Amino acid sequence: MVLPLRLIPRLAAAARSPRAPRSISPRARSVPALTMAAAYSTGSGAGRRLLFRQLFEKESSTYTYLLADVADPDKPAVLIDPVDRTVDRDLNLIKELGLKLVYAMNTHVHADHVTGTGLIKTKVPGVKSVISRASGAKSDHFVDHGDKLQFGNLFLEVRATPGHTAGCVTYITGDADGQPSPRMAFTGDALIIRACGRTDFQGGSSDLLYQSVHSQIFTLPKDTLLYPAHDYKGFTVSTVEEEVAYNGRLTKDKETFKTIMDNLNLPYPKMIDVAVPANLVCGIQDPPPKI
Ligand SMILES: N[C@@H](CCC(=O)N[C@@H](CSS)C(=O)NCC(=O)O)C(=O)O
Ligand SMILES: [Fe+2]
Repeated sequence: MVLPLRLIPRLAAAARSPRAPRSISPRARSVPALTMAAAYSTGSGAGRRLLFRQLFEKESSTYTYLLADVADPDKPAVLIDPVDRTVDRDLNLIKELGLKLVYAMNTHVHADHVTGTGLIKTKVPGVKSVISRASGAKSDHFVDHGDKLQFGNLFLEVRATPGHTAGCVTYITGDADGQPSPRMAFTGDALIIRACGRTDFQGGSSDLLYQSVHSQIFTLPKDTLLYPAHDYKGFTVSTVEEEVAYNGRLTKDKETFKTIMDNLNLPYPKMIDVAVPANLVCGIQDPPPKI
């Protein structure tokens, strides 16, 4: 049932308010109402620049992250770790929010699913695929430790966090003006909430993973939000403080950690033989034509 406006006092008052139109810029007035409402992130002050969405692909338990600078007129956006199966969902969301996707990024060469970056490039001209140079994969843009990838006034700083694979990186949010914004780290499979990525293939090394997490992630401010590429237990987000205290593997001393990692006895990911070769070229580049 649709209520007439006069029966919803607050909405009716807002609609009558002479100040309402003046608070919307001419550019914003041309944007559909849904885009305006959905484009704002949580947070206040400088945090309002950052739009953030955590998306999930259930077959591989993968998280994809959408970030955008919604204070920039173009609303430039990036996707971290998109999955081929959910590309249409992600691109539709980007369209609904009025964002301009500029980078489709990977934290590493995934072994359990095909990245969405190749498909995205076929569907949205101009988008650049991104992965670390150390990954050995083909890509439009390569990142190295210390690089900053800018979108609008926001950026993602690259930290090399090898160990799960030789080319794993963690992306950390920042604001180009140094304005405080929510600090987030996208850890890929280097750190999974209360656990970590396995180290038994793709150049994995438990010694290196331990060093990476302790030097590059556990040294971040303790309220840094940690967002992994996978979760198998129902977690969505953690913090440095939480993982330093409670991570079941990485809180141990290095020798104990290495023993834990040597005895995980996990079966290989079901899709490894398809996923790794596909992801070494950043995913499907030539999708079969629709019949
Ligand atoms: N069963 C899944 C694969 C599960 C798996 O191996 N996950 C990886 C991350 S994807 S490379 C991992 O590092 N897991 C660590 C752990 O402790 O679970 C499948 O067949 O796809
Ligand atoms: Fe992985």
